[in-house]
Amino acid sequence: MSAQRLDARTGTDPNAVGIEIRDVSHHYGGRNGQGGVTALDHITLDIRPNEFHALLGPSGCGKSTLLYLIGGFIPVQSGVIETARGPVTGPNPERGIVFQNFALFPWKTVLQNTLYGLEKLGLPKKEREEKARHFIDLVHLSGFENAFPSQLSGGMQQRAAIARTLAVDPEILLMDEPFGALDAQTRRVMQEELRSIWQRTRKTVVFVTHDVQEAVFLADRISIMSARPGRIQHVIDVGFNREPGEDVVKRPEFVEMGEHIWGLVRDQAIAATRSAH
Ligand SMILES: Nc1ncnc2c1ncn2[C@@H]1O[C@H](COP(=O)(O)OP(=O)(O)OP(=O)(O)O)[C@@H](O)[C@H]1O
Repeated sequence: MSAQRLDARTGTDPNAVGIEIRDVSHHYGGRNGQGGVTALDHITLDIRPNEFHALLGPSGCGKSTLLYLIGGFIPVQSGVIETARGPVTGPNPERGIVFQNFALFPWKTVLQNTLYGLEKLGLPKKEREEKARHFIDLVHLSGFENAFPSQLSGGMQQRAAIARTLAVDPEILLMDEPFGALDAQTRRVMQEELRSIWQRTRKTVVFVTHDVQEAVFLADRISIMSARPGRIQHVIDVGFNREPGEDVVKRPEFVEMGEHIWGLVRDQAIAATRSAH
């Protein structure tokens, strides 16, 4: 996961893998095909290796369901999700996830939280600590190694959660509205930091959001989902390069892209607010 592992010519992570999603539908509840909720309806999508891909859609359209299916946290009912390791049949260290509510162990310090996954990998103690400290540094939490989550702000807790997930070196990073619980300013700072972490690690990222600006700011490509039952309506290439440190939100292309995408999601957002879920 460290920057040294990036391919010198392409600046990409040669170990990153893509995700093939083929004709995936998902239904919650009901009996004998009757009742319940159809969350996803025939989703087909290719997530490319090394790309930052946003799933954008209104509340309840099935974004989290799709992410949890990719993560292997809920079983695939119909269709196939496949990575280089084969079909997804359950959770695997290949795929790390960051949740909205940080999901840190409250009784463990930042260092202990970051060490948690590494202990399971069976690395020698010295190597585990070095790795954990490397990722704590990467998310700018050096000096807070011995702090407990309750002693940290929301943004810091989410940085710790990102360090913990990155430390086990997943090939795919799944993020479920990770900044949704943060105030607007912290959110903006975290978006900038995440983009910069991604530029240094070049993992394949799937990032769930219902925020158009966030998707345009972070992603290389954006899949726009319809209101429930979720379908992929458009896949948009954001298509502009960002210079490190550049305040991209001021660029005319950024504003135009945001307006274009809002035009595509607006009707779905209205439909979602009118349907009970
Ligand atoms: N465990 C569950 N049991 C029954 N229905 C569920 C379950 N999880 C999700 N749903 C329903 O499936 C639909 C899709 O939910 P999901 O959380 O995937 O959407 P989402 O796009 O991530 O929403 P949000 O942006 O509000 O988090 C919703 O109507 C939701 O109520």
